[in-house]
Amino acid sequence: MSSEPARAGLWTIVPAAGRGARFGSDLPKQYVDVAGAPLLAHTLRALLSHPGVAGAVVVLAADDVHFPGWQDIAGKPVLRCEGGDARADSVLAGLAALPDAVRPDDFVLVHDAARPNLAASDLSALVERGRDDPVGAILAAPVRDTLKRAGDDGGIDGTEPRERLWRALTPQLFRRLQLARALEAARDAGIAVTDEAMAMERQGMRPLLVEGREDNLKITTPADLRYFDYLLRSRTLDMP
Ligand SMILES: Nc1ccn([C@@H]2O[C@H](COP(=O)(O)OP(=O)(O)OP(=O)(O)O)[C@@H](O)[C@H]2O)c(=O)n1
Ligand SMILES: C[C@](O)(CO)[C@H](O)COP(=O)(O)O
Repeated sequence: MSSEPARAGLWTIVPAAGRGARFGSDLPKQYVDVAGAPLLAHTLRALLSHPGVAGAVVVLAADDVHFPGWQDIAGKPVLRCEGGDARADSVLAGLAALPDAVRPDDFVLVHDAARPNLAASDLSALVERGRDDPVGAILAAPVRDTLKRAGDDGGIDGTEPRERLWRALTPQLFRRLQLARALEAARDAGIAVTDEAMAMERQGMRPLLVEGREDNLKITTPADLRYFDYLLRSRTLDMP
């Protein structure tokens, strides 16, 4: 009889400790109502309704008074912890708050609270392909627009080559201890990483890019929220 605890399944960390400065509302954007539920509820439901996901750790601001106190969503446990000043600090706190049954070499997902429109098919593709990768994987979308570099006067300084450029999305899938060590190394070096993959890249690792849907948008501004609301209503109307 093994004394080892049962495997924990795939847990996800949801950084939700941001201030939403670019959104510009008094209420943190993760709590703004969309179609009758806070944005964070849509994100957690998209994650936890997936059969491959076991639970979530939601990372909250120390002064968050809005979290509704959910303890489970879609029948899966929802834990919470306190985040930090930067997204990477919040992710590190989330990693530390995972259940002990999540082993150091177990894969975990990190997914922005601000990305509510995650498709189950994208999540499945990320996990299926990422789990076979020695490092891990991220959802991403190839750049399809021409990219311009702006001058201080608002004019165009030049056009950037877009070949092989991708926009990083989330979730991002990495092993618990490897990711924690990479984030700690970046922090200790004073490097502000904007996603988990950047911390892994700094360690010389090359996470796999898994193409994801363009509508896995990050709610940054009110216009993004209006787009998400449209997508929800279109889904209800069964529009493509
Ligand atoms: N210290 C921080 C900063 C951000 N986040 C989370 O990281 C995700 C992506 O960050 P972003 O979209 O930039 O959210 P905010 O930082 O809130 O937005 P802003 O930069 O406009 O203030 C969000 O779910 C946000 O809540 C976090 O958990 N902890
Ligand atoms: C993690 C991320 O969503 C990948 O594109 C992005 O880097 C988050 O950036 P933000 O400025 O913290 O929103």
